[in-house]
Amino acid sequence: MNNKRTGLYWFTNDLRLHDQPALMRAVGSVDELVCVYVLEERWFSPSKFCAPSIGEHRYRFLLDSLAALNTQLERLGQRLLIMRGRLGPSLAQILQGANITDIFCSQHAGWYEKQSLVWLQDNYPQIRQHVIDSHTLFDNDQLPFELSQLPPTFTQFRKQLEAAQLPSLDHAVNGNLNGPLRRSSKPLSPVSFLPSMPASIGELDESTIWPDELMQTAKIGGSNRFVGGEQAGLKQLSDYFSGSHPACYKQVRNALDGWDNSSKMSPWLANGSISVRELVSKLDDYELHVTTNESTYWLYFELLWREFFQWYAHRYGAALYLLRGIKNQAPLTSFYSERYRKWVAGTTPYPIVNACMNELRETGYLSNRGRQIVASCFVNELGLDWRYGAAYFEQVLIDYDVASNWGNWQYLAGVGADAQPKRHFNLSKQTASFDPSGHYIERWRGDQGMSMLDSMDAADWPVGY
Ligand SMILES: Cc1cc2nc3c(=O)[nH]c(=O)nc-3n(C[C@H](O)[C@H](O)[C@H](O)COP(=O)(O)OP(=O)(O)OC[C@H]3O[C@@H](n4cnc5c(N)ncnc54)[C@H](O)[C@@H]3O)c2cc1C
Repeated sequence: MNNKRTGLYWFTNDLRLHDQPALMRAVGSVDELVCVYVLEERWFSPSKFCAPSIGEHRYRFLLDSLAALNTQLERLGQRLLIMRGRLGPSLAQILQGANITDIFCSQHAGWYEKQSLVWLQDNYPQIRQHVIDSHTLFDNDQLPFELSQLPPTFTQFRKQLEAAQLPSLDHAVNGNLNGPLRRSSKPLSPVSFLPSMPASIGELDESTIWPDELMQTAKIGGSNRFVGGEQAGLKQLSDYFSGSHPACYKQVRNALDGWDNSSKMSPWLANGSISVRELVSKLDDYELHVTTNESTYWLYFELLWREFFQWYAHRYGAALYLLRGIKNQAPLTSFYSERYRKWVAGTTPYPIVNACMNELRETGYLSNRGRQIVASCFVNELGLDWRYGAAYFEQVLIDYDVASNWGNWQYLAGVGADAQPKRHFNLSKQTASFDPSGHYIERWRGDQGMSMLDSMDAADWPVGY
């Protein structure tokens, strides 16, 4: 009897070799391995909220990241197979063609990704699935509460985590890690060995692409400062922590502009080129060897917001995308196409909003404060259904992360994890506080908007019918 085990490693938002518990598990379990990434066809056509889910900035960043990952895999005698199509059927091709016995992947917060795994389980019940936490600071079983009992607000979540004596994590792949742990587990060492590819992976249709072919057709590079891939992410991490920036993070993190005013780690964290545990370990080192202050704590605090939204997405599943959110309470908004178009184009009557939207569209990045301002305007001044704004962010953000994006939008729209009815940012006050000299608005041409929100006002409506 042939007892050979052949694994399929499905890469998602874990495009790295360091701190990679899921890949480590595969390495320790199988004789042969196929490494796959699926470029899903649904990403490229408009969703029900009008926007395709991946725009040019993130697509370029993703291709950089895949190319970098493939280079690393090749050093270990492997290759990355990139498939383009529907997720389930694409993976199924490999399952059949290569006689796969085990699937390995990182736990994904997206509802669609979870459903695809269920579909594979139903159709290929003989294939073992290994789904492992790698996108979060903590594993599910390290949380001091059952996921179904996730605290309803961030503050309660943070307090429970900070109060808990976190047990050390035995990944079973790396032996015991030192505990008890103050803030997270230590990141795992990089994977340094990979089982080889099976001699045959069956007939693959034309949706299958090898990274070098993809790179030839894709437009890579450009002027954007964000370059995808693990090495580029590690470099940004090391640059940020090599100076005094973390020590004054709290004072400057709300600035609308300025590369060093926040870590800029979000794009690498979002597609997993960098592990969040690696970031926290760097922060721990900084506190140990350079300084510990309110700012260094605040960086950790923001990472806990990220952590909260990840578990929130796991807890609430499809409710992440519902108009009524998790509160099951419909906001008083609608859809006005003209207002939506003006918001996207940066031509509303609000210069600060226009400037932010222009920066976002042109670079794929916007500061946290900028995101709060434009999202608040979308819901409050424009009265629009928040899901269209979230879907537009999903398309344009270079750091799009399903949990952070939809969770933050729900929060601002008043249908999420917030005791307050909703968050309304006063645009004049925001402008006075964060762009007092008008430089940001000038740089991003915020004053080229319309004076009126709607081209037709109430007086134009026909009466007497
Ligand atoms: C409406 C809206 C949508 C957002 N969509 C996304 C998204 O799709 N992807 C994403 O990574 N972030 C999102 N954020 C959160 C935040 O704006 C970005 O993480 C941050 O601006 C990225 O810049 P940075 O890496 O320099 O952050 P820093 O200020 O350096 O923070 C460090 C890290 O903490 C995490 N973080 C910081 N603030 C938040 C927050 N409010 N929520 C969750 N995580 C946070 C991020 O991982 C970030 O990289 C959104 C915020 C809002 C208001």
